[in-house]
Amino acid sequence: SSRSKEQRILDFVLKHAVPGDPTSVLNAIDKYFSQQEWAMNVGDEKGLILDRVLQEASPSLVLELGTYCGYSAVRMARLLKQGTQILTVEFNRDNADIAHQILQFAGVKDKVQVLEGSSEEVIRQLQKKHAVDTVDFIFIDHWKDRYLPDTKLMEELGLLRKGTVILADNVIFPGAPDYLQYVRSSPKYDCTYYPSHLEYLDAEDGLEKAVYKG
Ligand SMILES: Cc1ncccc1-c1cc(O)c2nc[nH]c(=O)c2c1
Ligand SMILES: [Mg+2]
Repeated sequence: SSRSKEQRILDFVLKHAVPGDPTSVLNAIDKYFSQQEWAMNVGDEKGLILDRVLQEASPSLVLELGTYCGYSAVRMARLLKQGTQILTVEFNRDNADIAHQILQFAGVKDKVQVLEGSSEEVIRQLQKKHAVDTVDFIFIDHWKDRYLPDTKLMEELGLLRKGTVILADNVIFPGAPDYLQYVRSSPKYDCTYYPSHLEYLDAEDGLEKAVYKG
């Protein structure tokens, strides 16, 4: 059977990147999109914003909602100190498998754990099954209709602490208007919008940072 787009991305990384070198993996994935075909990685332009907001937060525990092929997990893991953990949630089993292989190849597997399942299901299990107390940094990049319910669920479960940073991709395109409205009008969050563009395209998109005030 023909290989999926995600498998083609993995093949390209294995061929063009250097094992154990996360930056070469990011460059290979970015090159794949400029040469071959589009896919929904956060990309290099929004990726730079992610880099800066993440370093400013210097978290010990990161939760990512939406792994896809692992591009943003590699991006974050390359910047974080030893001992930092990234838990990344992926609903699609095939994508989770591709991400495992890309993370392994990049040499960041010791910092990243891919959790397969729905974001709601995994969030509910974090405290009991994954010994999580609170999360320091959350990158939301999964399905726009889950941004708000998952954020409310994390509040209710006590997974957010004073200063927890939530950074959300695609708040303009495809857009998560209910989520934006909620965090921007809630007294529990300090929000900042980072304008950018949809990965590898000219369409407007951006990242929203919401800092939980406890
Ligand atoms: C797929 C797509 N088509 C046209 C325009 C944007 C998108 C798009 C872009 C992204 O960065 C996404 N990130 C996470 N989850 C998504 O579903 C998603 C979808
Ligand atoms: Mg995205």
